[in-house]
Amino acid sequence: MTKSGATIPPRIGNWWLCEQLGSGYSGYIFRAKNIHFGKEVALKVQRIDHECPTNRYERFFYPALQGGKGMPTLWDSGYDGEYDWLAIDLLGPNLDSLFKESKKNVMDLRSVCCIAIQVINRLQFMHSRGVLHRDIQLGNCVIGRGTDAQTIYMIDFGFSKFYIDRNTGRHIPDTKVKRDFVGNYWFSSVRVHCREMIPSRRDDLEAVALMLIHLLTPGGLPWVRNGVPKTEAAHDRIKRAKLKARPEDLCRGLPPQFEQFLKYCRRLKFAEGPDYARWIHEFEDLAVECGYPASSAFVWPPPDPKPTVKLLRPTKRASPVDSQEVEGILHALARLKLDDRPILGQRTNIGSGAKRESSGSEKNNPIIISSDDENSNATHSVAINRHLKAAMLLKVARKVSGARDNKALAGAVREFIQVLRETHSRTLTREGFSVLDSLNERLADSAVRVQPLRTRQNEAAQAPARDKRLMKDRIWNLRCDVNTAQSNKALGQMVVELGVHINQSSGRTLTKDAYAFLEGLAAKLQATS
Ligand SMILES: Nc1ncnc2c1ncn2[C@@H]1O[C@H](COP(=O)(O)OP(=O)(O)OP(=O)(O)O)[C@@H](O)[C@H]1O
Repeated sequence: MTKSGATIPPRIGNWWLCEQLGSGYSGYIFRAKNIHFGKEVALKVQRIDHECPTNRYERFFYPALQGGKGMPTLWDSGYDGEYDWLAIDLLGPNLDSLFKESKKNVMDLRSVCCIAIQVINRLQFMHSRGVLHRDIQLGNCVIGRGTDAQTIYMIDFGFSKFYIDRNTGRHIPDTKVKRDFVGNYWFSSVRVHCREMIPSRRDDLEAVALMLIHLLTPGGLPWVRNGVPKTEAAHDRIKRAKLKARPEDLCRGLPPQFEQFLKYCRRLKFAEGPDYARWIHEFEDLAVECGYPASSAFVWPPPDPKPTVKLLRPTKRASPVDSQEVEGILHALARLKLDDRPILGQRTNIGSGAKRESSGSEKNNPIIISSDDENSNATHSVAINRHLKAAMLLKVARKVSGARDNKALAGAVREFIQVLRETHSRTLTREGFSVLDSLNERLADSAVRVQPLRTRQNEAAQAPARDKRLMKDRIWNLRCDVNTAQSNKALGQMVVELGVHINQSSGRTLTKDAYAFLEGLAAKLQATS
C-alpha cells in the first residue's frame, strides 16, 4: 500500500518492496531488495497504462548517462503484470525536502554555491552525452548515501530529450511553432514556460539559475508563493509574474554572480554551448572569496557558518553595518595608503553592491543570505571583506599600470603579496588576475597585444589532462628561474605562465611556490631598478 492509498504488490520482478521513498505524477519510488542477492535499490514503479509513461522514456536515456559522476546507475528494468519498473541506485533525500526540513527561510550561501557547482557540472556531463534534462528542480536533485552523501545526483529523466540527432549528429532545429510546455512551474525558463519555445541547453541552465535564486530569496521566487496552480487562470498568473520579473529585481541583495548567471543564460542562443567551466569557477570563487573552503562537497546540514578568512573585525555586532566595522575597514585602508580615487568605482557590481547597502529602505537589509541573524551578520562581514579585498587588489593593479620603472613595479608586487597574505588568499580572484594582467602588460614587449589571463578559457579547456604534479613542478621552476631572468620581457612571460597555471588549477590555487615566485619577482625588479 502506498502513502496515497494505492495498492502495489509486495513483490515486483525480482524485488521485494520496502518503504516508499517518494512519488510523482506518474508513479511511486520504493526502497527495494533483490530477492536473490539482497541488493538494495530504488524501484521506480509505474502502471503500464499510465497516460504519462515516463519510465518508458527514462529507460531510453539511462544508458547514455551511465558512468558520469552524480548519474544514478540503472541496474535493471522490466515489466511485471500491470507495472513498468526501473531499479536504480538507492540514493538519499532530495534538496527540496532537505531545505524544507531545515525550516530556514533561505539556504546558506556556501550550500547554494556547492549546489551551483555540482548541478552545472552534472548538466555539462548530460549535455556532453547529447541529453537535455528539461525538468531541473530541487526534487530532482538528490544526495547520495553514506560516504557519498556530499554528492548531488540528478534523477528523473522522464522529460529528457536528445538534443543531438543521433543519426545526423546535428543539433535539433529551432522552430517558431509554439509547443506544449514540458518542465515545471517554478524553475522552467521564461522562454520554455512563458513563450512555449523549444528547450535547449540554455534552458536547463536557466532553470539552475532560478533554483539558486529561489534558495537565497526569503519566501522563494515571487511566483512560487501561492503554491501549485490549480486552475488555468492561476497558471497564467504564474507565467505573467515570471515573464515580467527582471533579473535585477529577482537578485536584489544577492551577490552579483547570480544576476550575471541568469542574464548569461538568457543571452545564450538556441544552439549555443554554455561555458560551464566559467560558471563553475565563478561559484567556486564566490564561495572562497566569502571565506568558505575551496571544496564543492555538499555538506548538509551546513557546518558552522564562520568563514575561514580572518575578518577585519569580530563577526558579532548589533546592526549590519556598525561603526566598529567601518572603523576596521578604514584602518585596513589606511594601512594600505589608498589614494583619493574612489575605491569601489572600478567594478560595476561592487559599485552597485555598495550602493544597495547604503540606499534608503534597503539600508537595514543588506546582502540577504540567511534568515539566521548570526549567519547573515557573518556572511555580510565576509561580503564586505571580499569587496574590500577586491578594492585593494584593484588599487594594486592600478599601481602596477602606473609604474614608471622597475622600482615602482617592485613596490607594487610587494603590496600585491601583502594584500594576498593579509586576506589569507588561497585562491586568485578575478581582481588578483587583473594584477597579473597589468604586470604582464608593463613587462611584456609593448608591440604584443596582451590577452587577459583569467579569460583564457579555451586554452585551459583544450589543455591535455592536467597533471597536478607537473603543474606544481612548473611553478617550482618559475620560482627558481625568476632570479636568472635576463629581461623584463622574460619576467613578463613568467607572469603569464604563472597566471595560466593558476587558472588551470582546480580552485585557482595560490600555492607556496606561487607566493615565492612573486617574492622573487619583487626582488628581481628591485635589483634591476
Ligand atoms: N534513486 C532514488 N533514491 C532515493 N530516492 C529517490 C530516488 N529516485 C527518486 N527518489 C525520491 O522520489 C522522489 C520522486 O522521484 P522522481 O522525480 O524520479 O519521480 P517522478 O514520478 O518522476 O516524479 P515527478 O512526477 O514529480 O517528476 C524524488 O524527489 C526523491 O525524493
